[in-house]
Amino acid sequence: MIALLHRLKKTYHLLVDRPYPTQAIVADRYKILKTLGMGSFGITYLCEDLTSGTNCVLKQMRPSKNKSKSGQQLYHNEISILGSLYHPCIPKLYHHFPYENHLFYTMEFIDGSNLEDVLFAEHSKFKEKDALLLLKQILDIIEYLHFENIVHNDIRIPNMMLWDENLYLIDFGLASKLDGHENGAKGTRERMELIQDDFYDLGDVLLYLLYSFYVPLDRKSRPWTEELTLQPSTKHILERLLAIKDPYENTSDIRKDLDQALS
Ligand SMILES: Nc1ncnc2c1ncn2[C@@H]1O[C@H](COP(=O)(O)OP(=O)(O)OP(=O)(O)O)[C@@H](O)[C@H]1O
Repeated sequence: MIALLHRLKKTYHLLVDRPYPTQAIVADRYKILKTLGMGSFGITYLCEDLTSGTNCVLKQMRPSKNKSKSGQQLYHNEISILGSLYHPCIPKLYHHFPYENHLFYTMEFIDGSNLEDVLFAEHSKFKEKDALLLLKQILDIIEYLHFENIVHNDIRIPNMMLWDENLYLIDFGLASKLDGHENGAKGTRERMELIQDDFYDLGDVLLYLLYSFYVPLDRKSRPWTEELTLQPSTKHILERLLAIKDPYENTSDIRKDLDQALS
């Protein structure tokens, strides 16, 4: 019985969450060129804005989530946070609107590839120094966000894009304000935990970059400390990001260690 209900639910989602086909025109303005992704809450398209002839990204909240309070909250949270940010490496929010009972927003198109595709589809390799230089770019964005009292909460390789060697951060669906009215002011300890969660995720991203050169010797998997041969300064940064020892409390301390490792 439970399996049948599960299957029915899946079929329902497949039917109602069908993406718009290419060439469809949304709100008399956005021509769909391609579906870029279907996540748990949103469907992301590349489209042409017919009023300007330029490309932009259109994000639609999954129709199956339209009626749920949490789905709507995520949509409003994402547009409220994205709309408040002004950073050259964060896509700009352009327009948000309902259409045919669906919720949409458009944003700047980053004409690159996400870091997951860069690593696993394009098989790009990052030497230790290049990985640290990329980390520095991510850190610049995180520093800006934390200064604005915002934590991203979802720093992962599919949520970063590389375009002309510049790194961009996308997908603010899970981002939260540390002092927002919606959630109430957060306590000092909770704030620090959220900030350190972003740092932990940075460590995880750094590991992905450093593993790009790794070739396993056998089928046995070992901890990164045994599999990777790293400079002590890089190992120290990783251990602090991943809270193995003396976790970082702010971006300036990460920057200091990073500058030292790169010097
Ligand atoms: N501004 C953008 N410019 C270019 N490509 C983008 C942009 N935003 C998203 N993409 C592409 O679309 C993919 C999916 O986007 P995104 O991560 O925002 O949504 P998702 O994870 O599929 O959905 P959800 O919001 O449910 O998590 C990204 O991995 C990226 O390749």
